[in-house]
Amino acid sequence: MKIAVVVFPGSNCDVDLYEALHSVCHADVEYVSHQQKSLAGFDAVMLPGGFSYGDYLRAGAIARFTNIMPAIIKMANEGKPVFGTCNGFQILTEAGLLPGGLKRNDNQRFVCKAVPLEVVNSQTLFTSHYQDHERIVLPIAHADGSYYADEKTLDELETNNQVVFRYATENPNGSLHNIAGITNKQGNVLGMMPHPERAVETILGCTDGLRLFESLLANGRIKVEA
Ligand SMILES: NC(=O)CC[C@H](N)C(=O)O
Repeated sequence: MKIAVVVFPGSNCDVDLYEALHSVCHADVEYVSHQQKSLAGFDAVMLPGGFSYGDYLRAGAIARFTNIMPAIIKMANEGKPVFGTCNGFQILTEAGLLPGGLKRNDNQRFVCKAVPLEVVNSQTLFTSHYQDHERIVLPIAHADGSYYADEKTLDELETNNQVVFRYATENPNGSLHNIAGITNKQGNVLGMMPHPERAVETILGCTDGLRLFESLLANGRIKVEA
């Protein structure tokens, strides 16, 4: 059983994501080019951070038209785990796999720091190794991280427990409801602006991201390499 890390032109956190899964979690993971048209044989797909297509038009707006996207949408519709961090989250909203969108940070600057988060929903396949309302710290690094959606969508997200991570103290980008990460209604697609793959070993300064991958491996029934 395999995890795919999709690489778009301009992705720059694909290696981080791959190594978090391969070297730290010993999962069965492969890179998949955006030019591929199939994810047959894969049990989960990960969209990395970066600057796909240079963030032209809008961050993620061009990547969502690449060859690989129909296969990602198919996996999401089949209920398989689909994860996007930062630019990956932006691509998932542009593809309509997650509601709302990500716009320019309200301070009009690129923010790059570690921020406290609240784990709002520990009942998802990505967060079962955390506790509800647990405080964690993860790095963020983005210019277009301000989550927005209309009031109806925001109400639905809150009512359906689709808000998974919230900025716990300061709001670094102006996201509505302090939203840092959300799932789709079914709970198998997660997008988040923070980078858990940059917090999986003590040498990185924090390991609060490790349990996200451990939760996925435990719940996604993804065979771990011996
Ligand atoms: N670290 C990232 O993935 C950055 C995402 C996007 N390029 C932004 O600046 O918002």
